[in-house]
Amino acid sequence: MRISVIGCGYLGAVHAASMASLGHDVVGIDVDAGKVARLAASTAPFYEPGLPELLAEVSGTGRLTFTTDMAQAAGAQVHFLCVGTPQKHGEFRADLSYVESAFEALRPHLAPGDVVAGKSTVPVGTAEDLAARLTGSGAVLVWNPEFLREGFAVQDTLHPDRLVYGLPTDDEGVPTPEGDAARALLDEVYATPLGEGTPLVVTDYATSQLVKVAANSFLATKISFINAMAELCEATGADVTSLADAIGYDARIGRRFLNAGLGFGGGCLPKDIRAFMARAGELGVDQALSFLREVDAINMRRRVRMVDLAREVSAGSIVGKRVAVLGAAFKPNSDDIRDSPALSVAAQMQLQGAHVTVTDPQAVENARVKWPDLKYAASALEAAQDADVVVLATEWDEYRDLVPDELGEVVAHRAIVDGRNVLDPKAWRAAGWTYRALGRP
Ligand SMILES: NC(=O)C1=CN([C@@H]2O[C@H](COP(=O)(O)OP(=O)(O)OC[C@H]3O[C@@H](n4cnc5c(N)ncnc54)[C@H](O)[C@@H]3O)[C@@H](O)[C@H]2O)C=CC1
Ligand SMILES: O=C(O)[C@H]1O[C@H](OP(=O)(O)OP(=O)(O)OC[C@H]2O[C@@H](n3ccc(=O)[nH]c3=O)[C@H](O)[C@@H]2O)[C@H](O)[C@@H](O)[C@@H]1O
Repeated sequence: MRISVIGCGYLGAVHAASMASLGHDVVGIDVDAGKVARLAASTAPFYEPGLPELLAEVSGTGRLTFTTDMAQAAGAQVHFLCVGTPQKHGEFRADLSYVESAFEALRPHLAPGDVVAGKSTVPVGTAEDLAARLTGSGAVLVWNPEFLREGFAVQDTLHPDRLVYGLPTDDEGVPTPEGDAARALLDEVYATPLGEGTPLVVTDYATSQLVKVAANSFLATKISFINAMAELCEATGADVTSLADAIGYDARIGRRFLNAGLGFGGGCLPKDIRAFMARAGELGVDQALSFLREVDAINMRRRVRMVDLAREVSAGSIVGKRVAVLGAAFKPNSDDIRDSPALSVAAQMQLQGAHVTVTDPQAVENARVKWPDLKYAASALEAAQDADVVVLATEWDEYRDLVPDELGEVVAHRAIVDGRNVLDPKAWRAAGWTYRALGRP
């Protein structure tokens, strides 16, 4: 099937390449000419494991092209909207201006029977607004939220946990004939994962949009729950990692997303819970989500606590101290620095008078653009040269595997703060390090 993918960022580029690998004929469209040029040359414009291989696999088949020209969307039967919905500057609400402009640019190129499939994460009500604007065109809007994780984006796109279609429905919630036709097209797009038994939830617009923000809110809540327990552990000398293991064995709770530490960042969880709260306020049900304020607050407190711990292991002050921060990406296996807890902590310490050097296997280039005043190093050993304190902020494998004595040789003082609870305290202490962590003794 011919498909267009509008917006080729972390979501869209992977979606476009994945759909081409499933045998579809795909045009990826983006306003960023640099990104389009790199993708057209089969080069991934960001770090995502598996994406270079996928681009290489489909290059030469002629099934994947990229352009800045929206007119190239004409002729595609399904158009995936994958543009960004960041937090609006100075507000909790989502900035829908990219969705607006992409949708309006696409509209003149739609033909009767075309499906516009929204994938961006949007406030509930957005799909209804967009659908109304298609009235009379013969094109149909569906909402098809995306649940991929960065770092596993290819795998999650090709083998999703579930697919969700939000279709136009009548007053009784039954899909309209146009909705049924759109569903048939989506079934064709996703024939391979559906054939592998991927669960499919077919629902209405409102539910499909809510599913996405509900999922991210649940994940954020799970992380903040364990980080709240970490605060209790710090006050009592308990160990949050053992606590997480013990409660995680209960299948009703589950161990995943119970890793306490510096908390969640990235281009999705933080802005999605805030936009959800803002939307609930607009709908007059803000109380229903008031707990998300606390989820956000717990999360942000971890960053402050991390700076406090760095101060504690630096004889009570970081002023003039050399700090090595290991990690800049918001999580390992990504170069994404959007709302990165690591960089937020690095910047705070710099602001408070420390000399901070940051390193990351993939994200230094992005970090340097956003935070030009921080110093950067190519490796952990280089960053830690003469350091008074080492701060592990993003749990890349190469930081988990650091050898205490090797790192100990280059630092000025053997003091480390483990912001992700991934190091073995015994091994580090045995090598003469002062070891502190978030939530364990
Ligand atoms: N990154 C992720 O892991 C996931 C993201 N999402 C959602 O997907 C959406 C996109 O997120 P990302 O890919 O991370 O953002 P991104 O910022 O990496 O990519 C957005 C892309 O849209 C392009 N764009 C902006 N306006 C455009 C227009 N008028 N026409 C064509 N292209 C345009 C930008 O140049 C950019 O390349 C957001 O709503 C996000 O919440 C959902 C699931 C996973
Ligand atoms: O809507 C989105 O864009 C995506 O947001 C998240 O994916 P992602 O942001 O890529 O990363 P996660 O793996 O969810 O991690 C988010 C943050 O939580 C932190 N985290 C995660 C797990 C954990 O146990 N503890 C913890 O602090 C990570 O370090 C990271 O900063 C969701 O997991 C995806 O399902 C969703 O599609």
